[in-house]
Amino acid sequence: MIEICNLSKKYKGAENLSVKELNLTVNNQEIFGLLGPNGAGKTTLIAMLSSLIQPTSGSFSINGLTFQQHKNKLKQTIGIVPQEYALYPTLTAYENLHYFGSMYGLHGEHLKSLIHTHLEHLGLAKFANKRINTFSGGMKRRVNLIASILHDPKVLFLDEPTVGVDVQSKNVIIEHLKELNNDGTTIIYTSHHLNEAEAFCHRVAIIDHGNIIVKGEPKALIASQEGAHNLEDVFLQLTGKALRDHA
Ligand SMILES: Nc1ncnc2c1ncn2[C@@H]1O[C@H](COP(=O)(O)OP(=O)(O)OP(=O)(O)O)[C@@H](O)[C@H]1O
Repeated sequence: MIEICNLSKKYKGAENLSVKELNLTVNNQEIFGLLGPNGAGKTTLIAMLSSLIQPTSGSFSINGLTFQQHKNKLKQTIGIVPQEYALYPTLTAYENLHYFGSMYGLHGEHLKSLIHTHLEHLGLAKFANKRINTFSGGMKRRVNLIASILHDPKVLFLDEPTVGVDVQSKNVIIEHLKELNNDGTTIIYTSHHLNEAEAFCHRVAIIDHGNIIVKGEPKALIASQEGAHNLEDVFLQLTGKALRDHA
């Protein structure tokens, strides 16, 4: 279970809080979607929960573990799929995955067999020995995903895992995430694909200006908004139609 209590983040030099006293509980084995316009605070929230950046105030725990008290155990418990590709372009898919696996203490035949099993599941077996810089966006996203799940995390954070990929890759990624979830993994993901989130998530939260404006099961949220036929209608009704450009 993830328990978030009054979590806030103000970046150095920034005028406003990017995440504002946010409270949320995510249950074990839930697929939870964080949705919101550009700049809403989704990445900042995920980055704090993944211990990539420090909160300004507030606290959170993951399966009872806190960064302050159980740093190493927490690292083994979570997997992180960042928005940017965290891969070495001149290394092969296998070499990249071997590197990331060893960072989690995996080695030898066990690691080798894990890498091959995951590559097979994500349709990449025949590209194991090709360099990442020859891969399409969809292939890189799938390798990015494998790199974060080799150590079998109990909780997986994904920041827009299907951005910029074709429908086929998106389908393989979502199906693989559902399998992981069936096997017990809790999933927290951000996305701008509202149709995808509606079908994929058990619950979602719509975030705007650093805080949750509504949360619940997609069907319940749609039913609760007059005239809404899908999650996109709910999203636009609650966050408005104005553009969120910022520089
Ligand atoms: N390193 C940083 N320094 C200062 N401000 C930042 C930094 N990273 C993000 N911000 C600001 O924090 C706010 C939230 O940004 P964040 O990237 O978390 O939003 P987001 O919901 O993930 O947006 P997107 O959908 O565009 O990825 C924005 O106003 C952004 O400009």
